[in-house]
Amino acid sequence: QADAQKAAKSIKIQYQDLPAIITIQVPGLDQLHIGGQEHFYLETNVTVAVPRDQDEIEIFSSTQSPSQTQSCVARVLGVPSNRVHVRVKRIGGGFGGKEFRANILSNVVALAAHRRPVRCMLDRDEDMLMTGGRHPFYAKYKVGFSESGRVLALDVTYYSNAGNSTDLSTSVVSKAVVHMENSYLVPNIRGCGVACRTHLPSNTAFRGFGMPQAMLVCEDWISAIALKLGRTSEQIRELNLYTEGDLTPYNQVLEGVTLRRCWDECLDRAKIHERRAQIQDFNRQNRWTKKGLAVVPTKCGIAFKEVFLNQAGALVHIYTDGSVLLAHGGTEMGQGLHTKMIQVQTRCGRSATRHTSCHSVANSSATAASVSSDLYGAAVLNACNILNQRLQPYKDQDPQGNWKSWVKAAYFERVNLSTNGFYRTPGLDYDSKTNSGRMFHYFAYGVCCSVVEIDCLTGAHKTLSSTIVMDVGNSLNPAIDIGQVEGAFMQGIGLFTNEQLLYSPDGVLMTRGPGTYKIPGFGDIPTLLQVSLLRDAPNDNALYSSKAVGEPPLFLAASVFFALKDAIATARLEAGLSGPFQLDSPATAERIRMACADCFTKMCPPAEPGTYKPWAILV
Ligand SMILES: Nc1nc2c(c(=O)[nH]1)N[C@H]1C(S)=C(S)[C@@H](COP(=O)(O)O)O[C@H]1N2
Ligand SMILES: Cc1nc(=O)[nH]c2[nH]cnc12
Ligand code: MOS
Repeated sequence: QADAQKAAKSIKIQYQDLPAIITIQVPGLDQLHIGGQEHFYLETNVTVAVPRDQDEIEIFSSTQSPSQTQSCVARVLGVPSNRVHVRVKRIGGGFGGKEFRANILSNVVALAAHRRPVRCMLDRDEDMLMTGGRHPFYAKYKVGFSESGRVLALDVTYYSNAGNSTDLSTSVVSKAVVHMENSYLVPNIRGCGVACRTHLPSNTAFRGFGMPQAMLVCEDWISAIALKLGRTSEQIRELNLYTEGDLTPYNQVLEGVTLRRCWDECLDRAKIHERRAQIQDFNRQNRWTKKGLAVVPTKCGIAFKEVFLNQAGALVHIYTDGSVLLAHGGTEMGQGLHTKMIQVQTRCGRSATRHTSCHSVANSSATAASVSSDLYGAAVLNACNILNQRLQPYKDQDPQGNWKSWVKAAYFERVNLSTNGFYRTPGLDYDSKTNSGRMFHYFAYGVCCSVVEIDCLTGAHKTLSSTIVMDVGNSLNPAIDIGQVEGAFMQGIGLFTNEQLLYSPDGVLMTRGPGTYKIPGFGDIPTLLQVSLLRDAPNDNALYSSKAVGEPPLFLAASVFFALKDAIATARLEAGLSGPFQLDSPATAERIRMACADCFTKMCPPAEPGTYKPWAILV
């Protein structure tokens, strides 16, 4: 890409500055702004394109959607899709950032590779400038509740900053709206989602796909109710938790609700009553250092909202030496999909998996929505069952034989030893006209209790402990799943407490690398991080009773955000301030410091908007 960078520098562009729309923010009551997030995958977007004979082209791309890369390149080159061979060995992290945005690189590299192979990998700053990230959200809400703390009515409008193209923005904001109530029963509810087109680079999917933003707003009004009623926020949460058989706002009956089990087990493991007493004691003895605690649940609907995406293919060959080749349409991005697929295959034979290619499986959906193990696992199982049925007669004829002898016997009888497997998630029949039917295949649940300590004078904070109980059904691979919970949780800590994208008033991103954009470091890991997977919680809706684990745990980091709010609320009491207050996400040191209103913050009140030109703006 050195040539491309040299070429780009030599181009002189005449710009005419036109009015630009950058922000989605309008000040108002009961509102919350949630900043965007850079994927910061270790591997930036990269593509190698190799022209082959008969106007064919081979593309090696760091994409989560090989089929979409194939159809985009086909359109760009003006050839049918069957001329474009896209291959994905493994991705150095995707997190949703390579679901739709990888194409802005693979399209141009394919075009440049007209005569000879071309490779291009974006530098970190180029990737951060061009490929978008998590949607910034701005929300306005009204909530009604009884003296006892029961939520009675809720009205939320979510505005997302979509950037300059649709990309996945309408899908993100619609998945956000259907998570506006998180884990709580709200009898009267209205939600609206607006994807706002702006002149920023297009924002896109990012682990959680709008659900974390939506649920943070939910937990914000829950904590406001607690402050209003002078109760702990966990009392309000417990009072309103969904239970078995409840109806969601889209009239899906909740079955197999393990929320209460996760909640009780988390409170027990976190020894919350002792912790609460210790914190009260500590806070009484310290004016300028405060501790806070919060317990936050999450409920995530599992399925692509676009029904047609809930399909998956696999391809299995058995060779005459007995070795097996397994290909499926999912991409490995570090989440352990290939490992889990080999486990499925091994439960019915031996295997080796190949890298993903659109020549092995056609029309694959993006590896996204945390459903890939469910979908591709079922497709692999389907293929295995077909082949095992074909081999069964040879096993019966020669029970003393072995895998290789049965394969040979079948081969010499001209039995087809290849097959593809397929799976489509059943029963997704939600109809928005009647607001009835099943929108999600099942739900993933989890609860986390976090304890933090803040320095009221600097705004610095430390997460002392986080106790997570996650329902992953019967885990296919506990090591992978615990790793996913830990990784998602830390990415959530980044989102809610330290990753802040700063834009100039003209919409130019100023934070373009790890020097200015602070992703979680070792010091951000809770001093005590306990992750446990809920036992005896089989999920009869998915492969071997497992559950999706990729995205759902990310939101549990909101327990850190609300533990910070709890500590700040205590600090504000020292200054005679009680009741709800606004704390935008990420809870940076500046925001924590200024929220701890005291005699010092009074000395530097915020300047009147319009009386100065800010050096950075909220987008
Ligand atoms: N190590 C790692 N884990 C990850 C990701 C990743 O890029 N790297 N992507 C996350 C996202 S955004 C999703 S949707 C799921 C996708 O994989 P799955 O569908 O197999 O869970 O993995 C999650 N965990
Ligand atoms: C396209 C899409 N639809 C969803 O419902 N969830 C998702 N996560 C990542 N991509 C998607
Ligand atoms: O669904 Mo993940 O790729 S945002």
